[in-house]
Amino acid sequence: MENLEAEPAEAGVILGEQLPVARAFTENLARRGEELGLIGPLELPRLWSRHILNSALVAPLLRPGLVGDIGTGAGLPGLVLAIARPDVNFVLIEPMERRVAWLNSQVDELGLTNTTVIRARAEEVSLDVPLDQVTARAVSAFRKLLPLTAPLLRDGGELVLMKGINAEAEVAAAIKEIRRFKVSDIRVDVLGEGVTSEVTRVVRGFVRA
Ligand SMILES: C[S@@+](CC[C@H](N)C(=O)[O-])C[C@H]1O[C@@H](n2cnc3c(N)ncnc32)[C@H](O)[C@@H]1O
Repeated sequence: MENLEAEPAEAGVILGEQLPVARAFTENLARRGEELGLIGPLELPRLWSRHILNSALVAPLLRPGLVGDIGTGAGLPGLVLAIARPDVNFVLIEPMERRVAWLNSQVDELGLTNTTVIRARAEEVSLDVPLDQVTARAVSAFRKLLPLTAPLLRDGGELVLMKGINAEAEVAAAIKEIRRFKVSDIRVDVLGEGVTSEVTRVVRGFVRA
């Protein structure tokens, strides 16, 4: 763990009283993530800033209700958000068995009572109730992500999709899909400016059934 990035000063500002839980998760991921194929060796020196805090920046956009995270992988952003927002219920949807086992082990170990993990591809998952909001990070281009996420939302539910510097271009390339899934009020928000060096972008929009 000597390569693990020191906890940035802004971690407390972003995670508040949930910081000790986030710290435990970060240390678990640093200790076991490479061996389990969850993160590459180059990620340890930037685990806090690029991954944990970057994910946690989305937390203030969530509302009490049911949030689904598609393709959670090592826990990003879904598990970090479940830590940051104990007042919100989460379903983490991930098809890979080893990643699902990791996510379940962390839900147990961290004592998260607001989180369910489902092993499935988003396009095949069957949910008992539709989602109020859906998140995803590094799963696919916005154009391809819309058919995986929009059908899981209730009427009026919200997309909160983490994207890189090309977020606006990805939205522009998805005109057909935006129309098909009746997405309105699309906008790109930049999160973390003035708080952390690793700002993030989210594409937001509401879906009509
Ligand atoms: C590049 S990883 C990103 C993981 C994590 N979201 C992150 O930001 O580090 C993409 C993840 O999406 C999952 N995935 C790929 N296709 C998917 C699908 N159709 N439905 C749900 N998850 C999918 C993969 O198994 C993988 O864990």
